Amino acid sequence: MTAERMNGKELAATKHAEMKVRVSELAKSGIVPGLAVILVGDDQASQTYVRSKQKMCEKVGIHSILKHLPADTTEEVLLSHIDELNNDPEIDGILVQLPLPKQISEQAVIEAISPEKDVDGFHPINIGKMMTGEKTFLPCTPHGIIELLKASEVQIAGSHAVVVGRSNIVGKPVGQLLLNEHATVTYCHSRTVDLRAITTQADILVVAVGIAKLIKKEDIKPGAVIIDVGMNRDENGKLCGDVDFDDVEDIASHITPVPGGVGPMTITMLLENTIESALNRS
Ligand SMILES: Nc1nc(=O)c2c([nH]1)NC[C@@H]1CN(c3ccc(C(=O)N[C@@H](CCC(=O)O)C(=O)O)cc3)C=[N+]21
Repeated sequence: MTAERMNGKELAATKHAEMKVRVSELAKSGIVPGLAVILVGDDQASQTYVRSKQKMCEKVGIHSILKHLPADTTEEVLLSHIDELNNDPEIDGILVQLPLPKQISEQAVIEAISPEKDVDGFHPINIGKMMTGEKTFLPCTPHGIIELLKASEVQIAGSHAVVVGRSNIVGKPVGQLLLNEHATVTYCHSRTVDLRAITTQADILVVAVGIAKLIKKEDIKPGAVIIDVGMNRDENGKLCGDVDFDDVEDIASHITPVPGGVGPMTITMLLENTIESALNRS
């Protein structure tokens, strides 16, 4: 058996075509969705991500602006930029690229973004709404994972979903969204005593820890659905996930590749949130 690849790039392209239509409908009422991205400093990887977000915006017809601030920007200055964007009627979404330089508190920045423009879904108000199942901006990577599972017709309700990793941006919220879809959810993390004993029970295994090829065939149950959120470089400098793809491919039922799996879906959900926000303009 060879696992079916869950093609995030392809699903993203399908969704981009749909969004393009929605954006042109909005244009008839004089609305162009606007996304502002703030990048602080010169981290190479961050610049690459930001560039691909802007390219996707352009494809779909979303107006995007980039504020590129120097690495020594103070928290006060960053907060004043956010305040200005909160009050800009042409801006529907604000994304501050993480991580931020250490002189700036990420929590303070996230809480300064108006919840109505928080297209990352990181604001405590939006996290609270997600937990109670109210309609709100969902965090992009977790939401993209749910969309990929649904498009692949994976049964979530009643399944045992195991999440490895407990970050605020992926691990914790993806567990919550899987719970909202009626999975039984187990979280594993760096203090988990016997990781393999738990991952081998997973019908759906989500791995988001940032350790290249951590998960091997002995760590999964035959027929499991594997979601790999990792973005690492292997010993040859090649992009690879947290799952050893070649090792598990023959025993999993479905698996997301890296690249071309979860990453493109993350950007897609960001664009969807921005369009949704523009629809809420009054
Ligand atoms: N406020 C904020 N929001 C974010 O959503 C956010 C962030 N900060 N900081 C960094 C992470 C990372 N992230 C990625 C998005 C898409 C790909 C992606 O499209 N990856 C491609 C490959 C990219 C390549 O080839 O290097 C793929 O998986 O196929 C990757 C990583 C969003 N993040």
